Amino acid sequence: MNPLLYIRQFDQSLWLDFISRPILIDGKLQHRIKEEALRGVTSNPAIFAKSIGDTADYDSAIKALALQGKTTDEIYTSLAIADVQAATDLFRPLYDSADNSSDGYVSLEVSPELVNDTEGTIEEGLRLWKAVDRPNVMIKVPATLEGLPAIRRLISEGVNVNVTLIFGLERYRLVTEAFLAGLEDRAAAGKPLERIDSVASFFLSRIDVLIDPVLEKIAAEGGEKGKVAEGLVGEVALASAKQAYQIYKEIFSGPRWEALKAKGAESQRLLWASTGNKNPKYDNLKYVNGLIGPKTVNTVPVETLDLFGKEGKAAVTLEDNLDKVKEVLAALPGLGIDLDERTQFLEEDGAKKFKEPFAKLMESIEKKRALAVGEQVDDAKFELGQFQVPVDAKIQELKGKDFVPGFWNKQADLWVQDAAGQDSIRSFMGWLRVAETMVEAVPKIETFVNEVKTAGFKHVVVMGMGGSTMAPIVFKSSFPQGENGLPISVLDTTDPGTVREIEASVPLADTLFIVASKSGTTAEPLAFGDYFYAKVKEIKGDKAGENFVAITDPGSKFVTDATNANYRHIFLNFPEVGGRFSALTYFGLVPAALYGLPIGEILERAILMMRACGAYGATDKNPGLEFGAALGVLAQQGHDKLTIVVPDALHDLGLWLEQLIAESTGKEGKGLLPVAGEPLGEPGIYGSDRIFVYVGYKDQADEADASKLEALKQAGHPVITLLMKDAFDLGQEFFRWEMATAVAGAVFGINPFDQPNVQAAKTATDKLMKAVEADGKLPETEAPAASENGVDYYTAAHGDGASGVLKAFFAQARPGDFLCLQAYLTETPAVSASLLELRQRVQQALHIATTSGYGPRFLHSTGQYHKGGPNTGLFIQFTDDNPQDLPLPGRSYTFGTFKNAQALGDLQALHDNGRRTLRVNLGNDAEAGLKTMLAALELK
Ligand SMILES: O=P(O)(O)OC[C@H]1O[C@](O)(CO)[C@@H](O)[C@@H]1O
Ligand SMILES: O=C[C@H](O)[C@H](O)COP(=O)(O)O
Repeated sequence: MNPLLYIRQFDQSLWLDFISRPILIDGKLQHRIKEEALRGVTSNPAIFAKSIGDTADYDSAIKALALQGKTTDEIYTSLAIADVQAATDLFRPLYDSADNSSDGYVSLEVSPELVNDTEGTIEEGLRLWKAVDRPNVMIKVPATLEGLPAIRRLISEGVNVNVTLIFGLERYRLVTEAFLAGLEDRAAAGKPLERIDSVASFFLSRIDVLIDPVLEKIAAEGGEKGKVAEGLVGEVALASAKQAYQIYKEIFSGPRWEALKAKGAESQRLLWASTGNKNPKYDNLKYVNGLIGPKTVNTVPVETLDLFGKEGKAAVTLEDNLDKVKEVLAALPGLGIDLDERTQFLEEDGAKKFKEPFAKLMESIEKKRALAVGEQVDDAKFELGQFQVPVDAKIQELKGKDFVPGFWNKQADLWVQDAAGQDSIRSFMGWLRVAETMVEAVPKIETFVNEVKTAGFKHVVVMGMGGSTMAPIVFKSSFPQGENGLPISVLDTTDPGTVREIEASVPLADTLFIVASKSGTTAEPLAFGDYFYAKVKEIKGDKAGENFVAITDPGSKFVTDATNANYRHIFLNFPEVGGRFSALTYFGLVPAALYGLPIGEILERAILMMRACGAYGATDKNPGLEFGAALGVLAQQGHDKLTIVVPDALHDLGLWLEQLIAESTGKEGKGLLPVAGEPLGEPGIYGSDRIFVYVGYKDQADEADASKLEALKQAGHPVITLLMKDAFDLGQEFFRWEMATAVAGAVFGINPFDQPNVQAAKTATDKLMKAVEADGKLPETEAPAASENGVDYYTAAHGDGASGVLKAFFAQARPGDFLCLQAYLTETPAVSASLLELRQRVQQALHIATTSGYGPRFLHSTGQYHKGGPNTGLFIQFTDDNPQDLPLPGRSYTFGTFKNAQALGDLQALHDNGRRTLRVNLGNDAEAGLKTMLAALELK
């Protein structure tokens, strides 16, 4: 039997004398707990110096904390606490189990600077205990004379204490006395004694390292003393420990102890520390094999633990040769060795051995901190021409009314004046600081990713609508898949052709499906979840849940359903963060981490932007405020078509921006219309209603766009340029745009965090679906205005044949209007090319802005603007006959019928809002149908 497991027969617990973020994340610690019977972890300042100071593993967390204005001390404490919390959580099942044997603990030491400071130690001990906030943490306190009263006090307060730096037997007695007195104080105060655990860490190897050379010197001098000394080399540490065990047995018996035990107290076990051998002449397992006995702990370094697993001798040895123990200890004074004096030296030296690396660690954190706070965000370039003056005036006006501090204080009257609106605004401002919360969640997410990969998953499908999937789409297309990442697909359409495509392209049994829905009630993700759950169930039966993960708000019915379906994991997001503001929450970051991206770096950039935007105190320039004021003022001056220009490498960023801008600002007849995916042209094709915003990379020249933008600027169009260093700056840009959108909302005097007109389409769809459930099909629509070559045109505009109807429809266009294409079709390159051709022809002929979106995706994105923004849109809805339809499990309708109902429901909502619409049903072949329509289109 593996000695690591066998040693439990003798009631000895092995703990690991090491902690670091990688072993918490990569599953190694978990493996040791599960497979190697590891029962606890100890840390000390030197261990943290090694894991934090000597590696880059914590760099992005250090940076994020530094940017938040944390001091070096606070940064260290925060990192150490996070690791200890993560480790205690891994040990929690053991701690909670019936046979825990007082194990399952992780130790965190007070600052080595407090080694001779009783009050400071008590204060820090209580602070750390509260901050870690886990019952299975032990606070490590040195056994100095000043430490003893602190130990007594902490025990009396119910804090678990690991007493460290014990070298001598007399001191050990005092340690047990402090422990017992602490328990007695607690009992006298009428407080419970159960589960107050403590260990006394007796240091081994350091004793031999100090005494052996002295003995060897005496031995070398020869004579009688020399002979005695020779026999003691390498024996003193083990003898001291064995004698300590005898003292333990004596103290934890008899009436004093029995009285405490009767009240539920557990003894303070001896823990063998410093058990990594430091003398090459000795067996590396000397301080493990030789000290095995009941009710003891041995905390061992990684290498020693692994070696014991291979070659350890698990047998009770702790009380072997007790006569020899007495002899060894008795012989020392005769050789002029005063063990108490020597151990006092070890205590002082021990303090030094922790202080020095700790000071180095603090120095290294300080360097990284200083570097981080010196960093600046990428500047935006504003070329606004005549609009610069009113924009500057607006910035001054906002500053004058303390907009920035009010913004960070969630002061809702900056946006609207009615009480209900203000309540709603306050309840959706969690996004302001969510990146800070997520920095703390990074290790948890990375641990999850590791678990998923260890379980053998090969692919990830993220399923959800709008804000629940936009950020994953952007991450996937802006970054290459990370070295340790998994390929990702995103499903955000009910289009049966697309569902089929995804199903055919992934290895179902080895695919992790993420059902992402903030509300947990959105019809599409629930349908996707049910569909793929049924598919995986066909293969894995009752184990299907292993392949499913939910990201949702707490408390929804979906949480209950996912729990009942045995989902592998449920990430609970934040109710106070709205969907389109959730890129930097679990919705964006879990898929990003699975894709292999270092999410800590993305967050670090976001926090840099938060800092620049005044999150941690006033700043000279405020990028979010300036950008938002510009967008708001320009829109009010008639430049409300926010035209987003990106290089190929950022081609999906527009999707995220569309939702953020349109859903936030498009209401009460106001708003900014995001125009994405419209290739830049000569100035002549544009009306005078544009703002051009270029988002690209600093060191990647984009000559074609740059020269066109220059021409547009010369022609008097406002141009704003945002250049990023690399794709990690998306974190920075997400926050910049979020704040700017909120600021623009304040300029308009609207609530940027609600989506009042989205519901109308959903309600109309629900009604249609009820009709489908009752009648087996959608209600008949009115007769088409024209039908030609298999394509049907439905609109209120009248004309002869397809060409006449199209002409009449477009004749309604006025300056400042926009064309909106809504394609409830399978997204293919040919369909996209035809939609683009249509946009370009309209733009050339009518000089109006054009947008295009696939349905039902855009319903959860720009759909709000379509119904709630200004009535300036000409909407063309494309549907087809769903040639590749698919049934939906547990429902009486198909994906195709669902999609058509969504299209009709939205059309209904557009009509209810007096919008100009044309529905084009393309028949059985969307690509051919689009070509037919384009052929019929005459614009002049
Ligand atoms: O995450 P959920 O609740 O499924 O919602 C998805 C999307 O639907 C909307 O509520 C609009 O319908 C968006 O705001 C949101 O991002
Ligand atoms: O709690 C554990 C101690 O801090 C550790 O064992 C010290 O070991 P060292 O003597 O090898 O530094």
